[in-house]
Amino acid sequence: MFIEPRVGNRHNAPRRGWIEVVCGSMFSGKTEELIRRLTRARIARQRVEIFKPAIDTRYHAEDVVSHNAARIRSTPVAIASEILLLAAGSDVVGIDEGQFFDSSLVDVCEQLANNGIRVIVAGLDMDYLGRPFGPMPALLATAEYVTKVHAVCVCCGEIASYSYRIAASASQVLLGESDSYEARCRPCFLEGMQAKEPTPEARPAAAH
Ligand SMILES: Nc1ncnc2c1ncn2[C@@H]1O[C@H](COP(=O)(O)OP(=O)(O)O)[C@@H](O)[C@H]1O
Ligand SMILES: Cc1cn([C@H]2C[C@H](O)[C@@H](COP(=O)(O)O)O2)c(=O)[nH]c1=O
Ligand SMILES: [Zn+2]
Repeated sequence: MFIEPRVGNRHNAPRRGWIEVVCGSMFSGKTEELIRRLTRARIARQRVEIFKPAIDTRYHAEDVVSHNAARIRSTPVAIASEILLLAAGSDVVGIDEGQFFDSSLVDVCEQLANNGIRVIVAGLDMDYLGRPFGPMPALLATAEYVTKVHAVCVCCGEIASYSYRIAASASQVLLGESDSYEARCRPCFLEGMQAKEPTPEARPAAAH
């Protein structure tokens, strides 16, 4: 939680880079934690760059904004490879909503870290069906540091790891907040998913 990089050292050893991932369900505090780490890096006078996918226009076109209105200025990018060009000269790179990038995000983070940059990615580990989301599983495998944060289940108050979709859409990507999603624990998520399944009577009859 308190990982602070050494920007240089007395012996002029090459600067070390690494990858940190902050994952969890919606409302679990991923963005807050990302902002907290980046703010500390700025206090330490490190050069910080922040990126988010351009499709994430939910709260603001440019700022990264948490559900409780903490915010930090970022650069929206259409594809992960843009980050490589824009991050040159940084000590620390923050990336929010990692799940929305394509699989090349993993390579981009590796290259940044190999070049001595501390990379912090926040993103959903699972989609609304509980499936691994986008490049996040591969990032979790390659990161040096992984933090899984939890929300509070809106049904029972236990810790929540699932993002339960209340909006009627079957597309994997559906931007939204509490109008479209609820943080739920495993039993409450399963209960909701079972309630959505059509009953045998409501299922279309098989063609003969
Ligand atoms: N069910 C919930 N559980 C926990 N926090 C919640 C919940 N609903 C709203 N919040 C708010 O969301 C904040 C976390 O927001 P944020 O960092 O944007 O989360 P994430 O990026 O993981 O979606 C919390 O500090 C809290 O104020
Ligand atoms: C579960 C799930 C979420 N989304 C969208 C909804 C929000 O716009 C973001 C997640 O934001 P947060 O910072 O983690 O709250 O992702 C989606 O498109 N598909 C999903 O399955
Ligand atoms: Zn619950």
